Amino acid sequence: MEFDYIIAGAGSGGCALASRLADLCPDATIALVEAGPHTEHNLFVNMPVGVAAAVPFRMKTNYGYETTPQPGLAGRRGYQPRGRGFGGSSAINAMIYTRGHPLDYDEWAQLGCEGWSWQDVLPYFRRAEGNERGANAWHGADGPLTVSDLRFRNPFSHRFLKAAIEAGFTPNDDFNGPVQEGVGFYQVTQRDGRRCSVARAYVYDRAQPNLTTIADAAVLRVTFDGRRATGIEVARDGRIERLTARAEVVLAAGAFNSPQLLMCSGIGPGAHLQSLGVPVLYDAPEVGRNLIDHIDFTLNKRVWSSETTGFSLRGFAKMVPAFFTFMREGRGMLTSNVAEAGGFIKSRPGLDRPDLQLHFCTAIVDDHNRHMHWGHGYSLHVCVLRPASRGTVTLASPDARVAPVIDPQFLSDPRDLDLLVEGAKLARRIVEAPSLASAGGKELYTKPGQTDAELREVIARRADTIYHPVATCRMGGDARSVVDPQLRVRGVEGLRVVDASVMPTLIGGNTNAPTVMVGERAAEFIAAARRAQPAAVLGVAA
Ligand SMILES: Cc1cc2nc3c(=O)[nH]c(=O)nc-3n(C[C@H](O)[C@H](O)[C@H](O)COP(=O)(O)OP(=O)(O)OC[C@H]3O[C@@H](n4cnc5c(N)ncnc54)[C@H](O)[C@@H]3O)c2cc1C
Repeated sequence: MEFDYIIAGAGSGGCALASRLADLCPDATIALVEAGPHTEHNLFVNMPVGVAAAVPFRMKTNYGYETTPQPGLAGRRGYQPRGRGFGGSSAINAMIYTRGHPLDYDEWAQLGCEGWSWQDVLPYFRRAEGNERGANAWHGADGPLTVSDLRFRNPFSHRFLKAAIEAGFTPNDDFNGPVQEGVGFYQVTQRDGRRCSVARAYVYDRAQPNLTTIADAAVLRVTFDGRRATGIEVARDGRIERLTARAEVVLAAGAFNSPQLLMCSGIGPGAHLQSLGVPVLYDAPEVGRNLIDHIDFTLNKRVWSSETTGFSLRGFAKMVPAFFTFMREGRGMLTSNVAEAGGFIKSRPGLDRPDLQLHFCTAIVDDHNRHMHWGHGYSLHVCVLRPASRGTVTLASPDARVAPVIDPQFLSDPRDLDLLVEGAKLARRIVEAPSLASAGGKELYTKPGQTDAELREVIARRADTIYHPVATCRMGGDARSVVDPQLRVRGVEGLRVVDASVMPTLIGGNTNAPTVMVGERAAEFIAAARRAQPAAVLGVAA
């Protein structure tokens, strides 16, 4: 099969890119190739509260990766859920719509990513966004990615918000407006009370004749003629097939699998590739390096009230009518994303932007919900927004179907643990403020009055990712960066990377909207390159 463009991976970056490219180049054919299944009719994807079931287990729609044992986490292996299937991680994520802080993008520009300052990227956030609150200088209302207020707000999320204000934090009704700092309810990527994954936003609800979707096809490697990418090799239905790309191949397989695919294709640290018998096409030492992820600590508290989501007879009794309300009207408690509220806070005054993020979950989320509890409760997460620790992704095997080796080196830089300790203390201030304290209950793994040393110990035993790995195919203006500011892979031709892996640093917020923004921008880069090509090269009749 032959196409003009082949995009490997139908996650947040891949879906946004594929659909926009199909708009911008109506004369081009595009294939969007995905290892996992279609997710259009998957109830656990579409029903927001399904996130609680989609995240904890490895399954058809979740890779459920594990990290190497982490010395900073008392030797534990971290858990890394990643979406598999159309929508990628946006099909299993918590739907929170945030973009990070404007200064994060100005920093990208300072790092050599020309054209990626806040003023450069804001129009693409707005173009992608279909905010139900309407458009203004910060927001778009006509984009495919529907952003809405939650249709259901748990009474405990209201308690959290009141408690946070009692603890001295400022309320904020729009984390993506002029001021990021403060506490409030998150806006979510939902349409009519259902998840608006990036696949729903850009692919399922916008049929485009020049875009072909191919599900259940694992890309094994990029094929080359010399140093020019010519297509991909995929495994599907038990066979290995070749797909040809007349113009370009784009990897959009996410922060773990894009560097993996580059390495399986011979682009990566030379000695590492040789050690696995992969012929080296281009020695690119930073492929798979610079892994950055949000390290997170959770304060879990069990309460007697059954208002939160939990396992109990009263809880189950509420679920049955709630299910019918959801199916009929797209309303009610099953439209909750569980992490309904939170905020961006500073560990000390005088910082130029918040350095900690809070997620308040209306359930006991213990170990990514892998450890389930009978009864009800809530969880207050706090994460370090710009960790200093850096990790790696390397190959376990030259076969891209085998999970890569993920080593985030969490808390290897002591500054991250220091900051998480401060974050845990601020979270405690909120939990002990009257509006939450009056609900009573018992903390599961923490207790009031813990010393810093005790907090360090409990953090090492319990902290883990809050799911935002980036930077493993770092974009930059320098020769060592993996992709240039137009997302072209250095050292070869006809190959780009378009997903969270290209972010040069981790932005201070959740990463879905920024990845969609990357996809929007990439479509313009590729369309501009197409316009600049003579018709003969494109195979188009003059
Ligand atoms: C549990 C969880 C909760 C999250 N919560 C939020 C949130 O509330 N808000 C937010 O903004 N962000 C959230 N995120 C993060 C956000 O969803 C991701 O940053 C974003 O989706 C990453 O997009 P991506 O395109 O880089 O990768 P992905 O969306 O992960 O897409 C990669 C795609 O490539 C496919 N692929 C991989 N390898 C191959 C191969 N060899 N062949 C073919 N296809 C392949 C995968 O199957 C996948 O579909 C969350 C993430 C997770 C996992």
